[in-house]
Amino acid sequence: MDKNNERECNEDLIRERRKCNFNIEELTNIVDGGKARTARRREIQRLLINDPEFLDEIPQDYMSHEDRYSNELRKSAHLMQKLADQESGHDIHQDIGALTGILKDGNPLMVHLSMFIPAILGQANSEQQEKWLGRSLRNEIIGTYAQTELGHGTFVRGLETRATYDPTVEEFVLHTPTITATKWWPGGLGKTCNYCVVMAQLYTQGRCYGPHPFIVQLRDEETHRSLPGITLGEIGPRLGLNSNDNGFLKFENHRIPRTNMLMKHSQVLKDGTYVKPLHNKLSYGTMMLVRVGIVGACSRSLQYAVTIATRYSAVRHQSEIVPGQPEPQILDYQTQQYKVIPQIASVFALIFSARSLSKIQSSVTAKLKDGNTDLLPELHSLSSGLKALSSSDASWGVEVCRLACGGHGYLASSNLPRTYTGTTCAITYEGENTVLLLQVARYLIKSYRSIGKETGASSVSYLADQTSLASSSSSFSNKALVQAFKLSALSLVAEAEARLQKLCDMGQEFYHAWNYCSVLLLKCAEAHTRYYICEKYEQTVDSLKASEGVKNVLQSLCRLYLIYHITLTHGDFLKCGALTPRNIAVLEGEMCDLLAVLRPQAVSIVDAFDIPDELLGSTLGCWDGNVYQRLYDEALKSPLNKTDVPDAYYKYLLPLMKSSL
Ligand SMILES: CCCCCCCCCCCCCCCCCCCCCC(=O)SCCNC(=O)CCNC(=O)[C@H](O)C(C)(C)COP(=O)(O)OP(=O)(O)OC[C@H]1O[C@@H](n2cnc3c(N)ncnc32)[C@H](O)[C@@H]1OP(=O)(O)O
Ligand SMILES: Cc1cc2nc3c(=O)[nH]c(=O)nc-3n(C[C@H](O)[C@H](O)[C@H](O)COP(=O)(O)OP(=O)(O)OC[C@H]3O[C@@H](n4cnc5c(N)ncnc54)[C@H](O)[C@@H]3O)c2cc1C
Repeated sequence: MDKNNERECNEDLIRERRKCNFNIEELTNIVDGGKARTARRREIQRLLINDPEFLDEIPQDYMSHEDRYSNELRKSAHLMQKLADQESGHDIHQDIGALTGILKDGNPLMVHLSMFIPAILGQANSEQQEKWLGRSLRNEIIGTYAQTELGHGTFVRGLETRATYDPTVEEFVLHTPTITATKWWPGGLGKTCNYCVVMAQLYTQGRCYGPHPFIVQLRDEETHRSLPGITLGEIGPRLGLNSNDNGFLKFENHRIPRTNMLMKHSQVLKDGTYVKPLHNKLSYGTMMLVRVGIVGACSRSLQYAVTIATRYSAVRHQSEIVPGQPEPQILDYQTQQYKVIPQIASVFALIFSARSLSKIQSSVTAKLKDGNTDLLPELHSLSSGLKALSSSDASWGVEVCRLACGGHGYLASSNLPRTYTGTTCAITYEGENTVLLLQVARYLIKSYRSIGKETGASSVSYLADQTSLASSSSSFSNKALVQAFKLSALSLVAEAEARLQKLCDMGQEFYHAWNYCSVLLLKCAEAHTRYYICEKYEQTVDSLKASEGVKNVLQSLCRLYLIYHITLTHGDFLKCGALTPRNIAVLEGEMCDLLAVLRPQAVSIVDAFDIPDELLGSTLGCWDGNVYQRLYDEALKSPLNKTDVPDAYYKYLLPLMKSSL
C-alpha cells in the first residue's frame, strides 16, 4: 500500500490524517526506542512481508489442527533460516518485537526462543553453554521449558518430577512418579522439540533440595523418535495459540549424565555433595526474565488491537448524533472515544514501564555477575507486578477494542479474536496473575515492616513517607496526580498490614491471617504497580526531548491515563483522602475534555505505531480503510461458499424438511 497515494484511501481516513498536528515519524521513533531501532524494525519487516513463503494458502481458520501446526512450523523454520542468513547477523532476541504478526496463533518455536535459550544462558555454566548454547542458537537442537505438571503449575515447590542422583554411575534418574507429575503445557513439547530444560526435584544423598533445572534430550537427533523411557505427546486444542504443539511428557526412570544438571548457580559434585546457590531462588531466573519480556509483548498486542479499532471507528458510520443529520463516524461518540483512546494511552504506559523494568533487570544481572543478589527481591516484585498488570490491562484493552468494533469485531478476519486469545494467555502463563500479585504484596508488607532499615530498593522507598498520608493535594498537575496514586498505594499497604497485625494479635497464625486478607493484599499489589507505571509515564514524558506537537500529544495521553485509572478505582483515592468527591467530579469532566482533544489525533497516533497491513492482518484495520470490500472478499474464501448447495443439505436438512410430508 502506497501511503502517499490518497486516491486509494477511504475519505474519512484522509480527513483524519489531515488533522494531524504532530510529527508522526518522531512519535514512531519514540515507540521503537530511537531512530536506529525504527530503521532496524522496518528492515526486518520489509524482509518478511515481501517473502511469499509467509503467505498462507488458505486462511488459518479453515485449516485442520495438523495443517495449522505444519503450516506454522514451515513458516517458523523459514523465518529462523532467513534471519540466520542475514549478513548483518540479526539478534533474534533483540528483534523479537519486529516479528509480531508474521507468525499467527502461536508458533512451535516460540518457547525455544523465549525460554529454552534464555534458560541455557541464565542457568548453564560456561562448559554447558559451550556444549548447548551454540547448537540451540543455530537451531541444531530445538528445546522447550518443561516445568508445569498436570497437578502443579503455580506451586513450583510442589512439583513431583524427581531427579535422583546416582553417584555410582554419576547420573541423575528422572522419574514421573504419578499421573499428576506428568509435565503438561510446555510449548513445542508435543512434536517439535528434541531437547528440553526440565524442572525437577533434586534428590541427592537422601535429601531433597527442591526444584532445579536439567537439560534432557527427548528425541533421537536423526530419526526424531522419542527416546526410550520418555513418553511425549500434544495436549489438544486450546482457546488460542493452536499452531503451537503444547505437550505432555513422562519419564520412566530415564537416566541423564550428572553434567546435564544446569550448574551455573548450584551444583551436585561427583560424590553427590550439593553446593548451594548464592540465592535460593536463582533457579527461578528464566521465569523472571520472560516476565520482563512479556510486558513489552503485551504493549505490542495492544498496539495491534487499538490500531484496528481506531481506524475502523473512523471509517464506520452509525446512527445519528444530531437528529436528521448524516450518520457520524462512530469515533465521534464520546462513549466510543472512552473505549478506544484510553487504550492508546495504555500502550505508552506499557512501553515506558517495560523500558524502565529492562534497565533494572540489566543492572541486577550485572550485579549478579559480581555475586550481589541484594536487588533480586525487588526485581522479582517489579517483574511480577508489571507482568500481571500489563497482561490484564492488555487483555482487557484488546477485548474492549473488539467490542468497539461491534459485530465485525467478532469475525476472525478482523484479527481481534486471535489478538485476544494470544494476549489473555499471558494472564495465566509465566505465573498466574493473582499468584504473582500476592508475591508483590508479600514484598510490600515485608518492606513496610522494615521501614527504617536501608534495603536499597527504590520502588518501595515511598512506604517510609508517612507524612504523605496526611497531605492531600489541592493542585492537579500530573505530578500531583502521581502523588495521589502513591498515597492510595501507601494507604492500602498500611491498611492491609494493620489488618494482618490485628488478626495475628487476636491469635491467628500469620498464614491464615494472610489468606483472610488476600483480597485487600491483591489491591495493594495492584495499586503499588499502578503507581509505578504512572510514575514512569509521567517522568518519561516530562523529561522527553521532543517537538512541541509530540510532547503535547504524549502529555495529554499521560494525563488521560492518570485520570482514567483514578476514575476506575476512585474509592481508594477517596478512602485515603488523596482526593475529594469534588476533585473526582472535576477530573471526570477533564477526562471528557481530554477525549475531545485527543480524538482528532487518534488515527495519526495509531499510524505512528507503524504496523504494516501484512502484519496487522485485519479486514477492519487496514491503512486504506477499505473495510467493506475486504470483509466481503474474505467471506468469499469460506469453503462453504465453494458450492451453492452444500452436501450437508442433502444429508440432513432435506430429510428433515421432507419428514413431515
Ligand atoms: C541474547 C539473549 C538475550 C535473552 C533475552 C531473552 C528475551 C526473552 C524474550 C521474552 C519475550 C516474551 C514473549 C512471550 C512469550 C512467552 C512464552 C512463555 C510461555 C509460557 C511459559 C510458562 O508458563 S513456564 C512456567 C511458568 N511458571 C510459573 O511462572 C510458576 C509460578 N510460580 C512461581 O514462580 C513460584 O512458585 C512463586 C509463586 C514465586 C512462589 O515460589 P516459592 O514457593 O518458591 O516461594 P515463596 O512464595 O515461599 O517465597 C519465598 C521467598 O522467595 C522469594 N521469591 C520467590 N520467587 C523469587 C524470585 N524469582 N526471585 C527472587 N525471590 C523470589 C519470595 O519473595 C519470598 O521472599 P521472602 O521470604 O523474603 O518474603
Ligand atoms: C498458553 C499456555 C502456555 C504455557 N506454556 C508453558 C510452558 O512452555 N512451560 C511450562 O512449564 N508451563 C507452561 N504453561 C503453564 C503455565 O505456566 C501454568 O498454567 C501457570 O503457571 C498457572 O498454573 P496452573 O495452571 O497450575 O494454575 P493454578 O495454580 O491451578 O491456578 C488456578 C487458580 O488457583 C489460584 N491459585 C493458585 N495458587 C494460589 C495461591 N497461592 N493463592 C491464591 N490463589 C491461588 C489461581 O489464582 C487461579 O485462580 C503454559 C500455560 C498456558 C495457558
